[in-house]
Amino acid sequence: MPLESRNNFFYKILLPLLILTLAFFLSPSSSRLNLILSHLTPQTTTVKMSSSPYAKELLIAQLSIQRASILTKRVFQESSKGTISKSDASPVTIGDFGAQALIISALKHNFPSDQIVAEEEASTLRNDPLLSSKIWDLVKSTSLSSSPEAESLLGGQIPSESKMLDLIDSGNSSGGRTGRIWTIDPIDGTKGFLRGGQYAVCLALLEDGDVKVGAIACPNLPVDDSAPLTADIGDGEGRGVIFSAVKGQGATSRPLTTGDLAEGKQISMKPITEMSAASFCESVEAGHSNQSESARIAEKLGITRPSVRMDSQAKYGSIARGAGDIYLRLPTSKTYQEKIWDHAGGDLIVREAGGEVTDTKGNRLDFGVGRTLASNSGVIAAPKAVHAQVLDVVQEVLGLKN
Ligand SMILES: Nc1ncnc2c1ncn2[C@@H]1O[C@H](COP(=O)(O)OS(=O)(=O)O)[C@@H](OP(=O)(O)O)[C@H]1O
Ligand SMILES: [Mg+2]
Ligand SMILES: [Mg+2]
Ligand SMILES: [Mg+2]
Repeated sequence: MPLESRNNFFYKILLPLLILTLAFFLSPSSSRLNLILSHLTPQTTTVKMSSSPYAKELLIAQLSIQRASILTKRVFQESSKGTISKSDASPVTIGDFGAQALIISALKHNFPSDQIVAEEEASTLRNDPLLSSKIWDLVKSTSLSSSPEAESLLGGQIPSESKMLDLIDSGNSSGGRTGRIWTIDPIDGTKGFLRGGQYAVCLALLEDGDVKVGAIACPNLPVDDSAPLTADIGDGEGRGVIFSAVKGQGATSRPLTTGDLAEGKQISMKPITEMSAASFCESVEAGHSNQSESARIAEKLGITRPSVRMDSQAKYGSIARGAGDIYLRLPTSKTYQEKIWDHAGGDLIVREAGGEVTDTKGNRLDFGVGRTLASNSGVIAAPKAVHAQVLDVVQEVLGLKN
């Protein structure tokens, strides 16, 4: 070997190898492991888990709603969404069933003894093999392709179509005030989803009736927290956000990505300095919230802008990040009971962002009485500093003052 090549071999290959080997054996065992992992499996450094309380629950919640949102976005691109009408005449699609199967699968893998209260159930699918197999195809082929580590954290693939149906049905807990209960709305605002408007994939963890973790993916909301509150629709560039919160740890937003989870940013509600400039949001469906009463309330408060009507818990996320200010949901009937999966995540996210959430009687939402908010009536969410003022006007307009 010529002298120049021999020198090259020594300085460029042998010497660095010697130094690395020495450093390896002199380092403490934990950093030695990190060194091995960082070289052999760079993906393992991509899923970060803090040591704060509920860190694992939060991570699994975020990853599972991310994966479920990828499925719903795929369904939205398809011409046939397999929409059927439920017994209450509300729509459900293959996206709702598929997203619920994926989320429950991840929860069962990580927290096998927790209970689950989820919106959908599989009885219709058991009588409709064609629809069931459509959902199975979708579920099988949806994964976080660029992050195998996340996929394995979520428990990987569901083994069979019949297991998928069983998973969908295992969201049938009756809820209650004891123990750990996850609540899932696989697509909140299904009507919004179908029309290309706002919808949300929602998950929350209750412990003894108290919301500890909330995570909401809104595939069609702008990523930009400071984008104005509008009811515009679409799922193009710059859209898709995950809101999340852990009790006592604040609320965050992050872009909804297809690979690794993006970094989160702390969010907070906007202080209202002038009520006349406040913006409020409510349901699109007039049957879900009394819109003529909310218009009278807004007028009495001096709010001059028309309400922004958007579907789903995107309303909670939007006010939590200060894009909007107030969310009003006023009962349209004495008999309808709000469902816990329509509110649990949003309730925590708004409160952790500096807001207050009560019903029209001024009581906190009680998630410990079963699958519904049976002891509540309507929802008023607003920044803490003005909540009492808003509640006062709501009660005046609804005739709830004695
Ligand atoms: N009568 C009545 N009153 C109040 N709420 C009702 C009612 N009927 C249904 N629902 C629930 O409303 C959920 C969607 O409502 P949103 O306000 O989020 O969106 S919408 O603008 O009304 O579509 C919707 O959630 P999804 O079914 O997950 O879409 C329902 O759980
Ligand atoms: Mg529904
Ligand atoms: Mg819902
Ligand atoms: Mg739903």
